[in-house]
Amino acid sequence: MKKHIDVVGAVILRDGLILCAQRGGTGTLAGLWEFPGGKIEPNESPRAALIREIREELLCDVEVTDQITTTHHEYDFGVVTLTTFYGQLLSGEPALTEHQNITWLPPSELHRLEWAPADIPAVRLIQEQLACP
Ligand SMILES: Nc1nc2c([nH]c(=O)n2[C@H]2C[C@H](O)[C@@H](COP(=O)(O)OP(=O)(O)OP(=O)(O)O)O2)c(=O)[nH]1
Repeated sequence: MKKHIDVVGAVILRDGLILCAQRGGTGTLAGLWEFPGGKIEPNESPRAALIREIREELLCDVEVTDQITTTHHEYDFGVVTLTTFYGQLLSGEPALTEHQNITWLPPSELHRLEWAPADIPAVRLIQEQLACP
């Protein structure tokens, strides 16, 4: 049985743009783009995990709003269950601590980045929900 990994990701919106984060150069899924967040700890709610991870990774406080979707993806290292939420920055400017890059993109351009495979269903859904025709 592959290990199961519960992960949360924040789709942070500001002025109609979405914060996209590029994973660091070594380790799992290096160089791919993701929604900032991380693993849910035991006895932690998904929303609390997201607030904690954004504080740790981006040194910002985030308000977590609506849940977007939960999807599963099987990697060679395990099965990731990724739950995404919309969010807004409350304070601070995102800092690069673990990521190698961040960028803000309009929803219609999200597909131009090379996303972690688990993120692709969420990216499609966000584009449907937010992209202008
Ligand atoms: N934060 C985040 N992780 C994601 C996304 N998509 C996706 O497949 N993942 C994967 C990458 C990692 O295997 C795991 C999240 O763990 P983490 O953010 O704590 O990352 P990490 O680098 O410490 O993980 P690891 O090297 O220990 O595997 O979920 C996403 O959109 N956001």
